[in-house]
Amino acid sequence: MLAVNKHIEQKDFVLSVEGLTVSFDGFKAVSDLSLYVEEQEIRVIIGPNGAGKTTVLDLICGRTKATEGSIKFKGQELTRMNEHQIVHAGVGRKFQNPSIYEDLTVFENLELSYPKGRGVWGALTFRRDAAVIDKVHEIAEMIFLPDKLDMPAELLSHGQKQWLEIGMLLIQDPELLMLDEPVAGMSVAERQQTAALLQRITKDRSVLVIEHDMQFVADIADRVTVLHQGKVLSEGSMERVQNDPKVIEVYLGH
Ligand SMILES: Nc1ncnc2c1ncn2[C@@H]1O[C@H](COP(=O)(O)OP(=O)(O)OP(=O)(O)O)[C@@H](O)[C@H]1O
Repeated sequence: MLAVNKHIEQKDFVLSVEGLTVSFDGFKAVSDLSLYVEEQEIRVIIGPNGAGKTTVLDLICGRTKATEGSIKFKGQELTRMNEHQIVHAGVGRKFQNPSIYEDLTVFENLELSYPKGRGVWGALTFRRDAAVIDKVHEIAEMIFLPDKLDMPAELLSHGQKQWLEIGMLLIQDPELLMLDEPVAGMSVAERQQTAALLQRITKDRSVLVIEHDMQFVADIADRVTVLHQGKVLSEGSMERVQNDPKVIEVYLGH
């Protein structure tokens, strides 16, 4: 039994959530939730409004403290760590609205997010060495902005701002990247590009996404977890959850 657990936690799953519960004044927004994410997996969490999707991401990144349960990331217990320690452990989180520096260029936004740029001396004295410049160019290419490096971020389209923020997380090389509705407000073409982007970045990491756009979910998800009232209602391939009568009743049928 012990050997099986060890195998599950250390080899197969980058993230193991077990019995996770959070109560807000007695209301359980997340209730005895278990969730296992594999290396290189794109997992999408779907479910009706108020199902607890954002709260799950808040719990994983340490923004909200769990009432009960465990969140293991590469064997480390995240429920005992603060937000900063969780980022340092390799968990990146993108919120729904982009939080980029509007008056800085794309280059500067990426450069500021490079981990070495936040050392003891702070970003201002940070030297632009060749490794940083190379990395910024590599990420800019990946997020479809190689020609926009000198452009102030405020002039980017909404979709390009979302990509920039993903780039600002990627430059920190997280092993788990969590995205809350990354394609909201994007054009169809931008959605397709974002799907390609996510597929490419999972060569080195796992991605946990909250999304309502079912076409996008179908394009990217290895597996889908359906939440309802803080619990897992259904889980599996897109095809499986799409045809699950319980899911049709509470979510997809509406
Ligand atoms: N800090 C909080 N205090 C009290 N209640 C909260 C808090 N955070 C979330 N909730 C409640 O928990 C429930 C789950 O909210 P959550 O935002 O996680 O749902 P969601 O599935 O992400 O919904 P949506 O699709 O609308 O974003 C909601 O009823 C919400 O009002």
